[in-house]
Amino acid sequence: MEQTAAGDSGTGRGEPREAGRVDLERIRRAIREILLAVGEDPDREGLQETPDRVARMYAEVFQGLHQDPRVHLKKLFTQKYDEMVLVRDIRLVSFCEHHLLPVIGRAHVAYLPNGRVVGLSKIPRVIDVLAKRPQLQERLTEEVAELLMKELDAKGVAVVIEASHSCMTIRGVNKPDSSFVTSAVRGAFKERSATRAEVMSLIFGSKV
Ligand SMILES: Nc1nc2c(ncn2[C@@H]2O[C@H](COP(=O)(O)OP(=O)(O)OP(=O)(O)O)[C@@H](O)[C@H]2O)c(=O)[nH]1
Ligand SMILES: [Zn+2]
Repeated sequence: MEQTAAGDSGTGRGEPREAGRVDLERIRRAIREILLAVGEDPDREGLQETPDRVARMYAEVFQGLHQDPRVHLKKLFTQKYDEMVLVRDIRLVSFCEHHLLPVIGRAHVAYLPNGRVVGLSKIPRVIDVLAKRPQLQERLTEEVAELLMKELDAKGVAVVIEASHSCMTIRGVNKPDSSFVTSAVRGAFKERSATRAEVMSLIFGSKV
């Protein structure tokens, strides 16, 4: 019997996904193959449940593939507030699409409202959906900026992500202290250098 797991059904990267679900049985088979390929015995006691655990883990960490982040931005509150809104230090966990290893860091998101504001928790929710997919940090940063700009009809959006990539810290080049910073600015943050400088100084404080 084919077992699947999924979060909310949704549009993934803006398009309907054919399967819409994670195929747990297929992952179990693949993990068993990997264990054999690396020279392990998948039938020894400690590994017997590993394919199933890993399948459930992938269903969890890639659940964003089957969720539509826009659902979190449907409810906006009318508010005459046209100053910057900044949500700083949003914990972020994603997976690099090259090695499928964790990317752990923080996101900072600012926007300039256009007569309507969004509930504060919705910004981290949107980031979670987009982060729980195999990602490139640059693409994740731009996806968050584009989505907020459009769905909030904002006058400007700035997104900064600072993250450590396990594929660089625990293997390969092995640089444990390295971090990677990406930013995407839209609207007034792109057009007005003073506005951009203001948000960057609020995000980085004395670091810039
Ligand atoms: N630009 C960018 N690079 C990333 C990201 N995540 C991982 N990488 C890099 O993707 C690259 C993949 O390089 P490849 O040469 O194809 O793979 P590799 O042989 O495993 O490379 P090494 O990590 O150098 O051992 C590596 O340099 C990673 O550090 C990301 O979000 N953005
Ligand atoms: Zn990687």
